Amino acid sequence: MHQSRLGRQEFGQNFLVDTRVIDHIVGLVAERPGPIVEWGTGNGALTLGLDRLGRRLEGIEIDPRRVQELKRKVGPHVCISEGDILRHAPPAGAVLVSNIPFHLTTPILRHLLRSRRWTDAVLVTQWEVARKRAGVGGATQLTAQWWPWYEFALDQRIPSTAFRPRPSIDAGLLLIHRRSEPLLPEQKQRSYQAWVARVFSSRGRGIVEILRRNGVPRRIAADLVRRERNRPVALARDLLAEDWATAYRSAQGS
Ligand SMILES: C[S@@+](CC[C@H](N)C(=O)[O-])C[C@H]1O[C@@H](n2cnc3c(N)ncnc32)[C@H](O)[C@@H]1O
Repeated sequence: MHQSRLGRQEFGQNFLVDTRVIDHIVGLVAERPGPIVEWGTGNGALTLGLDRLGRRLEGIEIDPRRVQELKRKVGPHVCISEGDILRHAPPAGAVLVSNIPFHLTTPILRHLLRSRRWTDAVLVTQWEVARKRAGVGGATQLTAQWWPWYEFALDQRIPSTAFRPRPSIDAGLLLIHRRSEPLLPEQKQRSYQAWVARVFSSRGRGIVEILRRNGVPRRIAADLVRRERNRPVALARDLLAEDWATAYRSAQGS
C-alpha cells in the first residue's frame, strides 16, 4: 500500500475513471488512421478502450508492476513495454495518445514535437497547458515556434473528477496534427525558432515596431496587422501561424 502510494505520486499516476471521457478519446483516435502508440498506459483505462478498435497498438509504461498487470488483459495486436516516454520514438504515421503524467508535461511535449514521424496526437494535459498550446487567448512562444509544422486545437475541458486520485486542477484535451504541407521547410526550423524567440523577447511599441526590429519590412508588418480587421493584433502572441511564416520569410528577404 505504502509502495503503491509512493509510485502514484512519483510517476504522476492520475488514472482516468470517467467512461464518457475515455469513450470520447477512443472516438477521436478511431477517426485518425495509423498505428496507435500510447504513452503511459498505467492500469489500461485508455488502452483497453483502444484495444477494442482492433488496430496495432504499442504502449509504453515506466512502472513495471502496471506493465505486468496490463499485459495479461490486452489482445494479441497490443504490445505493452516497460520504458521511458522520453526515450521512445513513435513509428511513421502513428496516432499518439497520452494522458500525460503532469509533472513531465513540458519535457514530453518537447520530445513529441521534436519526433519526426507520427501524424496525430490526442493528449490529456493540465487545462491551462491545453489552452495555451492550442493558442486560445493568444499563442505562447513554444506554439509559435512549432506552428509552421503542426496544427494545434483544443477539444474540450475534462473536470478533475474524471481522475483518481483527483488532481487539484481540471485537464484539457489537446489535439495536434502534423501538417502535410508545412508552412516553412524543415531545414529552416532552427533558424525560425531562434527568430521567434527573439521576437517574443523584443521590446517595442506594438507588434509592427517589434517585427521591424527583427528584420520584417514595415509594409509587410503593417499588412499583417491590417489583414486581421476583426481581430486586434497588438502583440506577438496575437499573430497566427500563417502570419509567423510570412513575417519570417520576409525577414529572411525571401
Ligand atoms: C496520468 S497517468 C495515465 C494512466 C492511464 N493512461 C490513464 O489514462 O488512466 C500517467 C502514466 O504515465 C506513467 N509514466 C510516468 N512517467 C513515465 C515515463 N517517463 N515513461 C513512461 N511512463 C511514465 C505513469 O506510471 C502513469 O501510469
